Amino acid sequence: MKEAVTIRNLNHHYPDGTVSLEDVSLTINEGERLAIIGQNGAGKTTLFLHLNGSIKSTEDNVLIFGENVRYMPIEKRIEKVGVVFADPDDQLFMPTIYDDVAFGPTNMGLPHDEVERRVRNALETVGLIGFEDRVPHHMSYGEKKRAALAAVLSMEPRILILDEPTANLDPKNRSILISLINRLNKEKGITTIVAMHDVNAVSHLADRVVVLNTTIVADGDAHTIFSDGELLKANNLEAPEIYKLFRILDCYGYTCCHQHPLSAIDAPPAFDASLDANGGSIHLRKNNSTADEVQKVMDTFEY
Ligand SMILES: Nc1ncnc2c1ncn2[C@@H]1O[C@H](COP(=O)(O)OP(=O)(O)OP(=O)(O)O)[C@@H](O)[C@H]1O
Repeated sequence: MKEAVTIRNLNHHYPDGTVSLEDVSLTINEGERLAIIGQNGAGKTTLFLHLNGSIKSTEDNVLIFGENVRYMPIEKRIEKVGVVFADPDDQLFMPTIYDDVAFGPTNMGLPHDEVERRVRNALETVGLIGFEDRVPHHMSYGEKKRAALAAVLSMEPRILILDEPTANLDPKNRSILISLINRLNKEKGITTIVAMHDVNAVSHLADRVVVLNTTIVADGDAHTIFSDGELLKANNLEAPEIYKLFRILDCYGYTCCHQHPLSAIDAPPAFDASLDANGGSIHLRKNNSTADEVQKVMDTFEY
């Protein structure tokens, strides 16, 4: 399997002396779905800026598909690595959505027909055909998030980095974006890397989770990471609600299946727990339990 990203012993100090990355080594294979989680200031954005070459390491230790990113010309970098910022207003700066999505391919020097084809494809992928002439400021936040993604997809990157892709979205738009990112990974083989504080969405977007706190403190599957309460606490992270529910059910002596959180609960006798497939919510319904029993569980549940 090809290595999409290879980082070896990367350090980053900002000019004011702030150490943002320390001895970070990470390999991401082509086609992987990876999440990077970490508290504010953990170095996620700095790491992403190294990956798209906006910040250049002084050593040959950041490789994209085996090539040193610091020597890659910008046209090549943007077709390898696309970064979607957390706030779409940081990304949409042209008078219309068409102009925003065409900006990248135009600057890559592509012929007009190819630019048009890419804009159409990107807008179609994110479900924004018909929005070509819209002014970004006149669109909803959810639409702007998708437009910002289209502006990156039109460069047809092989690696897609998304900073906080689900932040500030309502459940429907959150679900649309999650499906979209997964489709890009599955159907187009794009390597997807997400950074998120929305831990409930992590297992829907990643098979592998890296905990960053200036350096990499853990790297594993979502279940291993989210089951480790001490690791989460030490890094100022919280567990997804489903894991909190597991803990509560464990306390009540119920057996939980730990293979996959969403195929989770082994028929607890007192409750019928139904889990939203998009991971956002957990519904505990009263079954044959008494009102007191239900209340006791709900009281223990930490939101
Ligand atoms: N231009 C800069 N100059 C000096 N320090 C910076 C600069 N940019 C970021 N930092 C510092 O580097 C550290 C890492 O910041 P970074 O933005 O990479 O973290 P992050 O994990 O993306 O945070 P958040 O989750 O809040 O977005 C922080 O201590 C931050 O204050």
